[in-house]
Amino acid sequence: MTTNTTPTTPATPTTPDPDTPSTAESGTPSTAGPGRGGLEVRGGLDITGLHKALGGRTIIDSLDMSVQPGELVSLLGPSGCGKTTTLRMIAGFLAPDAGSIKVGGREVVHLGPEQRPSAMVFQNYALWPHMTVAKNVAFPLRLRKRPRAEIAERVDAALALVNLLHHRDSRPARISGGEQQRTALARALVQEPELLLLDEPLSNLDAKLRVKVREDIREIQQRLGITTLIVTHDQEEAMSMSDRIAVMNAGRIEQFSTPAQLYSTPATEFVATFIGSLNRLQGRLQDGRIVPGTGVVGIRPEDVLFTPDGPDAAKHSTGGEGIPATVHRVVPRGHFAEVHLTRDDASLRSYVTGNPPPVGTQGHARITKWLTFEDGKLATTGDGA
Ligand SMILES: Nc1ncnc2c1ncn2[C@@H]1O[C@H](COP(=O)(O)OP(=O)(O)OP(=O)(O)O)[C@@H](O)[C@H]1O
Repeated sequence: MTTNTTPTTPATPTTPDPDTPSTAESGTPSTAGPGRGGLEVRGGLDITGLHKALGGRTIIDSLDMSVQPGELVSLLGPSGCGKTTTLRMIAGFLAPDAGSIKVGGREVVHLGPEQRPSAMVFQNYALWPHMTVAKNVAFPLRLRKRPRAEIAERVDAALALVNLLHHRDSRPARISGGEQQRTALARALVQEPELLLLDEPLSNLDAKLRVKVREDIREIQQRLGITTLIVTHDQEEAMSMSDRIAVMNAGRIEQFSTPAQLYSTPATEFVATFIGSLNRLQGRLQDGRIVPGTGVVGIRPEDVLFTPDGPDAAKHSTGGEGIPATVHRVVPRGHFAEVHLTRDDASLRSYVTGNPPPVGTQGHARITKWLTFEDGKLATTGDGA
């Protein structure tokens, strides 16, 4: 664990420069000497009773959360739910009104960002345009007045980690968005933090690069065993990278579980609709049909099996009679198609692999698995087996 040697230098550079970023990385000066081969698993993060009001409104409401050492957790939720506010409080850029934040068992809530054993990667990377990649990465160590030889060694180790040694002398404007992202990551990792904080780290990258960079981040995070918290509003990103996901809604955590649990057993209707796709039907399920009722039935599109009527029906039959429905629309989605089925004014989406039935096909939809909700909370799960 890192012992804090509090820097006297400010976290933000004092040189006046209109082009310089307004934010600065935070982090704790490491007591580790030069030549340290990498990071070992450090302490976890424990948040209790975190509360914050802004502009007279409660933004974060009694938030409790624990991240285990070496775990990667995503804070996932819609725009404005309080993800960034939470992350900024953990990093030390914003003071909570109440609550405790412990990193590696040590209370940090009264410490400034530069005194905390955490490092943050900002959404816009906040790189210095007039500095080379290596100088950007060296910056937090120079602020802490680490010896020159140690800085050189640690910068090269961090750049090697993110595969950027060949760009050490390039300026940010000359490298790609993905490489800028990796520079920002190296600048955080060079501080050898106990806790790595990333704010929407992939949002400035195009779709293809996102997939590559998220795999890179996950690989590095697992190799180093570094406790990591990522803020994102992208459920696919959170599902693919995280050990666990904290789904936030209006300043509270609705559910904190593994990606698989969130998908199969969402605690609330909000989580069920936010994670993955869901057919949401008012009423209740009776003998494979939706009948009027007070609750809500939620069905994943892959759990709706459509069988066209006609002479081939027996061949395609999925068993049971199901709900009569007509193919209204077919949306190709690569290796499967999203088939929109209608019956009267109700609609259901079904995922079909192989050749989808053409628009206008009449048949029956059978529901193989479902969730029911009462007052927004999960009431039952069921399957037609
Ligand atoms: N300084 C402030 N004064 C008043 N309200 C604020 C302030 N900063 C943030 N808020 C409000 O707090 C709420 C949460 O903001 P926050 O940035 O944490 O959301 P978020 O979940 O990160 O959203 P996004 O995904 O859009 O970044 C928003 O409604 C925002 O308008």
